[in-house]
Amino acid sequence: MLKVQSLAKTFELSMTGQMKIRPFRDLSFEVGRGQFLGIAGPSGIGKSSILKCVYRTYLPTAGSILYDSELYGELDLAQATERQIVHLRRAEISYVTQFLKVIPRIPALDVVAERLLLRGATMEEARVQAQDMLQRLNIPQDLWSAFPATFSGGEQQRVNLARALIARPRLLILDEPTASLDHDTTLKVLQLLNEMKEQGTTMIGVFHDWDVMGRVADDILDLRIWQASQNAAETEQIPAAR
Ligand SMILES: Nc1ncnc2c1ncn2[C@@H]1O[C@H](COP(=O)(O)OP(=O)(O)OP(=O)(O)O)[C@@H](O)[C@H]1O
Repeated sequence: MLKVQSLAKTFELSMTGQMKIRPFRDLSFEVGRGQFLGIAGPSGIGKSSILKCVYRTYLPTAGSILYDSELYGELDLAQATERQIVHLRRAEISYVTQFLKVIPRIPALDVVAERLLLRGATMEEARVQAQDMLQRLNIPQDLWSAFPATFSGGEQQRVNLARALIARPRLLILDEPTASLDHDTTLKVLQLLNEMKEQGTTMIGVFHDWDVMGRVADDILDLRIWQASQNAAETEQIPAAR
């Protein structure tokens, strides 16, 4: 479903002249349909940047991201046009972070329902499903008609999740989706994610808590181990000094 080959990202910091940051290069991994790949590693190693390359918020510097899409068949997300990316995001790829970005003064219910409206649902159908999703994520009914900009961090995060999950995406990218949630709500989120996996959603994500990640991930890409093997391979290639 998702096959990443020799992926690299370099950031050039123009403010500091020639300085470059290369969080990763020659990174390869695969995720099967309905599988969850967790990405782990210390802060700054490149976890979020990998997710952003897959979602195409960042354009990779090298490598390919082969995705088996419903809209276009197999497609390299690293090479896809902006137009294709917009269509894929609308129809089948969702991305959740802990930060909610919404247009001000739109009630929570409509923020969540919007995704279904974009896919052709009627307002009534979309609102019924949005109510169901908000309920499942423990958002009290009093808040459904309030504006998410005023919500607590955890409430905003749940609206974010509701918005992504309601769309039943084919590919779901999660960056610390439970960072501000309490234990009970985290368990509800994990239950929803596991249900979606059973229905065929493929997922790739970062969780700050290994225990939480272990409850949903089928496989874990540990970037610390990957980096160590890269360094070892590079050392082997350096010819011995004579
Ligand atoms: N837009 C950007 N411009 C310049 N450098 C960036 C950019 N995005 C990320 N970086 C750098 O790339 C490296 C990897 O960042 P990234 O956010 O992917 O790490 P992370 O493993 O997700 O970290 P954390 O666990 O702290 O969120 C960092 O050194 C970061 O400063």
